[in-house]
Amino acid sequence: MNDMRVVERSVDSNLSKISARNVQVYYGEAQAIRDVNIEILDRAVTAFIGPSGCGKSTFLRTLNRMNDTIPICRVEGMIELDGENIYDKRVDPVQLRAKVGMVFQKPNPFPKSIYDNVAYGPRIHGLTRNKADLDAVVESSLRKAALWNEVKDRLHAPGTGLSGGQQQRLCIARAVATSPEVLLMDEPCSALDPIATAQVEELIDELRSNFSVVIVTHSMQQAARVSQKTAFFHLGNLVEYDDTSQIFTNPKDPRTESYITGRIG
Ligand SMILES: Nc1ncnc2c1ncn2[C@@H]1O[C@H](COP(=O)(O)OP(=O)(O)OP(=O)(O)O)[C@@H](O)[C@H]1O
Repeated sequence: MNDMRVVERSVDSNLSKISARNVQVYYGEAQAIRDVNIEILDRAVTAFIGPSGCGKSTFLRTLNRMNDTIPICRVEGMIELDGENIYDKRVDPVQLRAKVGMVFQKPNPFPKSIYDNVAYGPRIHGLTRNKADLDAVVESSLRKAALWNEVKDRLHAPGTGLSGGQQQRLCIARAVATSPEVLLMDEPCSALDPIATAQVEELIDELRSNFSVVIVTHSMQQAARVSQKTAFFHLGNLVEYDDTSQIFTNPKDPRTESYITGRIG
């Protein structure tokens, strides 16, 4: 396939982490997601790809109820995390988002110190007992985000003073500090230069040993590099979902093939 580099990596587990069934999403009268069914695996990276406006971000936001924050948005169907319906009235969306963390397109550190950015989640969720505990969580989260060595001597400097790539890794550290089980990433590298992108991609590959990672990307090269599973969306439909190597070398649906060969998009 052209110059597409498909990195063969095995899927470590076939355990489903998130199960979505017959999911429809509407913005007012307009339907943005049509009858999506998908099993998202634990300890694997799943990429959502597809042309602009096909519903990738909309569907991603259903997985931690970020769409609750959009008043005209309505979700139907069933989404389960480890068998539990995340739209059940008894589920607190704030607790849910500690379990299903999110990293956005543009790095968005809080206007606080590096330390306080990472400590924020554990503090509001009461996850640590004392300062030593919190220090340990901040350090381990920054290490998981491959940022510790660069910031360990300036933990009390503002997070907004870091470079773009460092800020994005700080946001990843902030997301992993609450020990989430799933990490949702909406085009996490689109504001980064190639070096910072490579660092974040390497990090995503490491994160999958502990988390289920779902990444929305416009870059098919990125999907091929970092994911084991790929879902192709088109006009609100999940057209094809398979092993990444299969999607990029031998897609079953002609719409998938047209997209990956550059004919649509
Ligand atoms: N807050 C919103 N209010 C109304 N319509 C929206 C909203 N967000 C998205 N949409 C619509 O839903 C559809 C899917 O958009 P979405 O952003 O999910 O697509 P996408 O595949 O992530 O696109 P892109 O790759 O351009 O980010 C589009 O028609 C879009 O206009």
